[in-house]
Amino acid sequence: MPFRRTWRILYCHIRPHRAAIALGGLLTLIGTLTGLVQPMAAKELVGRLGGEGSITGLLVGLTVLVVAGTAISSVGAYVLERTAESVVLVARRQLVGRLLRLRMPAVERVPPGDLMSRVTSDTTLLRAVTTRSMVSAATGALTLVGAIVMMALLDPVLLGVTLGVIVLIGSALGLVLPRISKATQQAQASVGAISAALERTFGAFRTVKASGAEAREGAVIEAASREAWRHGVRAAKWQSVAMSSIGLAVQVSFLAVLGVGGARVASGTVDIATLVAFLLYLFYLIDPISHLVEAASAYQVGSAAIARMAEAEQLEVESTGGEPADGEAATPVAGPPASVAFENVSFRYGPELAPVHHGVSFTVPGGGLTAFVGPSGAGKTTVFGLIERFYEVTGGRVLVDGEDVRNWPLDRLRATIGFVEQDAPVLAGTLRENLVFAAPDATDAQIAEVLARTKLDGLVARLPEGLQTPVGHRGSKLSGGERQRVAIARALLRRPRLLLLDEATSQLDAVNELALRETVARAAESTTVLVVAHRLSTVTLADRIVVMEAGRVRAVGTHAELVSGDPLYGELAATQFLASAPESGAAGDAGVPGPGRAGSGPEGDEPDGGGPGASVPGARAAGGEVAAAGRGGPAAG
Ligand SMILES: Nc1ncnc2c1ncn2[C@@H]1O[C@H](COP(=O)(O)OP(=O)(O)OP(=O)(O)O)[C@@H](O)[C@H]1O
Repeated sequence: MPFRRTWRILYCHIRPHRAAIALGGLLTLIGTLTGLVQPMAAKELVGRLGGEGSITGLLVGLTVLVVAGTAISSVGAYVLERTAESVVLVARRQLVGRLLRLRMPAVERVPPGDLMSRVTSDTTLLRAVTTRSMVSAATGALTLVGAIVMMALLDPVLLGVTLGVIVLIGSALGLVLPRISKATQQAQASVGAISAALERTFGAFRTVKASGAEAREGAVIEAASREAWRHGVRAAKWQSVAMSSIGLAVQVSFLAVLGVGGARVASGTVDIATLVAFLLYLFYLIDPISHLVEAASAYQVGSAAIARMAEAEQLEVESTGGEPADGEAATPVAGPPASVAFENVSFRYGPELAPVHHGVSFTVPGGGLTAFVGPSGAGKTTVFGLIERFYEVTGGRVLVDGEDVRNWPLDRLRATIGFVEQDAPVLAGTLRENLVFAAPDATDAQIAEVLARTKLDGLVARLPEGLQTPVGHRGSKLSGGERQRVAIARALLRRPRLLLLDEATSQLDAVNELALRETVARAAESTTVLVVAHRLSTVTLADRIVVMEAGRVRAVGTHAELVSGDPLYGELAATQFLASAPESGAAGDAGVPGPGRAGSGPEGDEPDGGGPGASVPGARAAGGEVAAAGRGGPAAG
């Protein structure tokens, strides 16, 4: 990253803490300046040693100087370290604030573990560069100038010798410093890779174990760890070269000054006390020069971290749409069921990817249950992603309550919707925490009511700690059916005007299936429910079914209408829907027609009345076929 840009970002981090840094810097400077006087006091002491006068006063003075200098330096160091921690805190806060607003495509591009390491590990590297190294650079430069002035006063010739050696060795440093930055950036990237690999492993720990993949996952993490080690060692190597060059510069200068100075003492040009004081200053130089080099190398490390943080900050965030968000999520407001419409929507997940929706159109009036069905990959879940505005359409419009979702304030749009995703819809924490996740202000009475509606009251009564029982990471202590109902209960507590339910594809036992069916039916009485349906018991409940195939709507109608009127639907009903009765078809792709049939059915159907949905023939004759598929005829909830 260019030097000026790094500086600008650095300055932004430092600006709020200017006063504290100035105070810490001042104390450090005073502490350092007391050190600067010490060689002069030592010279005086050496000069008086052979003489008559008492040296007690001078000794006491020197002691006070040393103690006070040390105390002031420590307070200065504390102030700076404290400020550095604050810089890290603010940087983390800013970065997290931004990451939480990332758009879905950005999160899908960068592994979550890598994002995590930018928040945890990279921000930590800011600590050194923002305060200590800046102050070190400033005090180092000042004391260096001070020491050089003192040395010039003592003997300009010896100073010339010293500077000659230091400049020679110092210029070699210029070659070393950029290598520190490069190695650090690579090491941090490897740390990001370790986090990403860990996240992948522990995120699917059961699968890793069941697949016997521990050793292979371990090898991936080991490879990333070794990379981090390799680059870390390389950075350490260049850092040690940088630091030892200071020692070398001072040692060589010492020998040169001793030689030249010895000759000058012998010739009587300078006295021995002056040479001693000069040599003390020479050693005194080690500190400011080390500080300067440390600061330069910390800057290289910090700039590597800043580059990685800046990368994360450049990922696209969601535009709030409508009016600006105030940072607090909008509180859900109960209201009438919302309507939804897709108008000729086309969509692709990325510019390089194939389109997923090709002109999808349908209308869902407020209230009732609408099921989306179709072969795997038809684009059903994508419909939900577009309604929630996780992704932006590439063409056409998505309307909620007749208003383009892009014109809705994003937080209000999402406060209107309850969303139950297909996989792992339960987070860690207690059951209660999970239930009130989307509605933190929910009362106990509301929770009890929703538990009854989702038939979870029995489960809560059975659990040892009731609502306070921890559910495990991603709800691992609950059954699949319970997990899904907890997720529905959570969504319902939000009192949504629109409920999006992406049904689990897994088979449920009869109890859970019945509970789910009743929950969905009851929800549809008070809100608009859209469900990506995989089970017969759900589609038979639906007021309307949207059949999707290869990114298009091919038919809309009721189960009874479609089962005989749409061949694809007929096949899905017979072979693909999950049903609990033994004679029903098992889940699978068998018999599901391929995308070659795309476009063969009516598109842009109006679901109720006049639209092409009405053209689906063979309406009520379907009941028998449904019964043959294992369930009763269409039920009305
Ligand atoms: N985040 C994503 N990035 C890129 N492509 C995606 C993403 N999500 C889905 N897709 C692709 O978009 C297509 C439609 O996916 P979608 O999840 O909407 O299908 P679906 O009909 O819900 O399928 P299923 O019934 O199997 O859940 C698929 O081909 C899928 O591979």
